[in-house]
Amino acid sequence: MNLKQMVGIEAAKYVKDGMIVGLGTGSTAYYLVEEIGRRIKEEGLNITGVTTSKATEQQALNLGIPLKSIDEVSHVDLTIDGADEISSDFQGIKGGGAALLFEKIVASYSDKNIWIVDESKMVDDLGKFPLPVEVIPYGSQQLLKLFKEKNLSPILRLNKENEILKTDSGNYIIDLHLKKIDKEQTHDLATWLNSLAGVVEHGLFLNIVNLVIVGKGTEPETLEVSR
Ligand SMILES: O=C(CO)[C@H](O)[C@H](O)COP(=O)(O)O
Repeated sequence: MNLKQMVGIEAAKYVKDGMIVGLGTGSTAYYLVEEIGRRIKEEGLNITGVTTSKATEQQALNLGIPLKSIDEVSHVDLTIDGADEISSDFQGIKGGGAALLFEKIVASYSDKNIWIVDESKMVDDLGKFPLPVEVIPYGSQQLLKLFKEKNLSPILRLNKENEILKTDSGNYIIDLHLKKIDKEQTHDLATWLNSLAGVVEHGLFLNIVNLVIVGKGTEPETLEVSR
């Protein structure tokens, strides 16, 4: 079993009958969704899923997981998702899979958030992983220019066909290659990005996670985050 599978299966244990569960996106969340599908089929688990991307929606539908959209549910009990980086103070970068917008919306309306990662994602400071910023196409060249002027090393994300990548909402992603985000500056950076016209969302997920399940060795490690 690989580390992503290990944490996906471990996290699925937190899913209980009757819950409304946010289903994350990416290669780690994939295993969580598979395990929930297995439990529905083999154990009669009864849940409603809220997906965070078209890819996860398709996977969940194939597995027969009952789904509702975020606008059809009264609340979300628990969301389980992957992450690209988690700092020593449990802030995160997400959006490597371009699903940050829906992921942040679902996470924001969740009573509890669990992140599942292999140990390579645990870092001291954020920023080695490029910070994704989702922007609407209109004005995106101006944002690229602004980010360049601010020395934030922006790169417009392309897909495998070398075309501009479009998110599930038809937006673009600009990745900021920052190398390191000082802990004291993380909140200011998030506030500044939120203030820019044309920025829809950014990949800084601050003060969101409640539990981190880390895959290492033969056993997952569970880290409770006190907020
Ligand atoms: O934020 C995400 C998608 O937008 C993913 O959760 C993140 O990129 C981690 O993905 P993976 O588990 O494949 O490493």
